[in-house]
Amino acid sequence: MPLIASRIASANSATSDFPLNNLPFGVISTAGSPPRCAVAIGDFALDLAALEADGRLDAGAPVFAADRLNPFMALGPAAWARVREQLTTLLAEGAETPIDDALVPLDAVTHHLPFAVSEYTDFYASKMHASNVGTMFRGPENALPPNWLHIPIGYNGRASSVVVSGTDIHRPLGQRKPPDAAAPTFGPSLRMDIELELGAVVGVASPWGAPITVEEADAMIFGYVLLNDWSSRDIQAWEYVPLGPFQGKAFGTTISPWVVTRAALEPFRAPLPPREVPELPYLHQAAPGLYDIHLEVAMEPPGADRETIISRTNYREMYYSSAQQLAHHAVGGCGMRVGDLLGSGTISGPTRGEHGSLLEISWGGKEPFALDTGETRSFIEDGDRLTLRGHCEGEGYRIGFGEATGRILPAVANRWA
Ligand SMILES: O=C(O)/C=C/C(=O)CC(=O)CC(=O)O
Ligand SMILES: [Ca+2]
Ligand SMILES: [Mg+2]
Repeated sequence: MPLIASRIASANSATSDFPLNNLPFGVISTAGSPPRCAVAIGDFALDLAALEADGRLDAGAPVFAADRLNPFMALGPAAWARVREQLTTLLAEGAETPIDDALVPLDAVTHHLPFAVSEYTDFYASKMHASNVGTMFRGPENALPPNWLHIPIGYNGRASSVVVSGTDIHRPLGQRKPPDAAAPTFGPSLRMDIELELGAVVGVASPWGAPITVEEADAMIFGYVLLNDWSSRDIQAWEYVPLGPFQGKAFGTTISPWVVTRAALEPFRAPLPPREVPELPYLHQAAPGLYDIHLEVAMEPPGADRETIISRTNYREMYYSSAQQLAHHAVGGCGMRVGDLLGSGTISGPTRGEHGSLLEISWGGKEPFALDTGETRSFIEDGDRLTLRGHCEGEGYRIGFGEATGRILPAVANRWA
């Protein structure tokens, strides 16, 4: 599909994240006015509440003056399609309905969490990442757990600590115990890490007690965001047996401000890799379950005038799709809600420059990597900024995700020191 030309000139640039083909939804505010729903177009945010107020946009019910996308998502796929169609018409090249009053330059907006996160679940679906972490945590003979090729492994995370891009995060306090220490100690995490992930946003609820098929699950997904599942590797390594990550991943998860819709991603669907063992029927997905999304991670130390790209990979690297994960999530009767967020799991490609965590890039801290400033890193130091970016490459346009960025601040005071 080619670029759809827009009346907004900046949206027609081949390097804009937000051409008319994209139309990602978010929540913005400007000086003196409250948060409301918007779409990104070129270098602007288009204020949907302003358009809705006088009937230039109609979702079927008034939803866009809200400070979150949940009411709009809850209207369901027919309303999503109808709004996408209306916006495509309003923003097309040559369209004449006045919209200038609703356009705000992106550099003048404050981003808010785009939706109220009902619950947050995180998966473990890159074979390369799982093998690398397994090797480091449990030894090469246990690289991949015996269930990994059969179950999309996940754990229940914390919705309360999901924050929007640009929010700085304090290094967590917690327990850690190096293998050779006699007893655990308490203090700021010493092995702070990122996880490069894609977050699927559920826009249609499924009732408690009712399993769903993979096809039904796919249709329930409203869109996707970039997701950084900040991780404290020393806290995680000590706490995770036998119930999995807890405090090591509960202090902050950053998502990008714009939800890129499933509709915008449709031309970029990519096949799942061949199954390595027979798959149970409830997990089978006939349609291409992944997307061809180029991803990168940038690191910028404090006081530096430039960032270093420390990893480049692609969402095609995954073994399980979000639809398979969602179907697995619900199969025992777990109800899913509008605003549920599903982390894909860390996305790692085969080589060191394609890994989605510092744990892998520095191989457990044993092989520090260099930044363009001349400094080296194994894990994150205070003041470092980490930024995730992603886009699909179309013919003369891209479907961009914007970025998910955050800085790690020093830990809060340790009142037990
Ligand atoms: O193998 C383990 O013990 C834990 C691995 C993780 O870091 C969990 C996680 O967040 C999975 C992921 O993002 O892929
Ligand atoms: Ca994770
Ligand atoms: Mg987290």
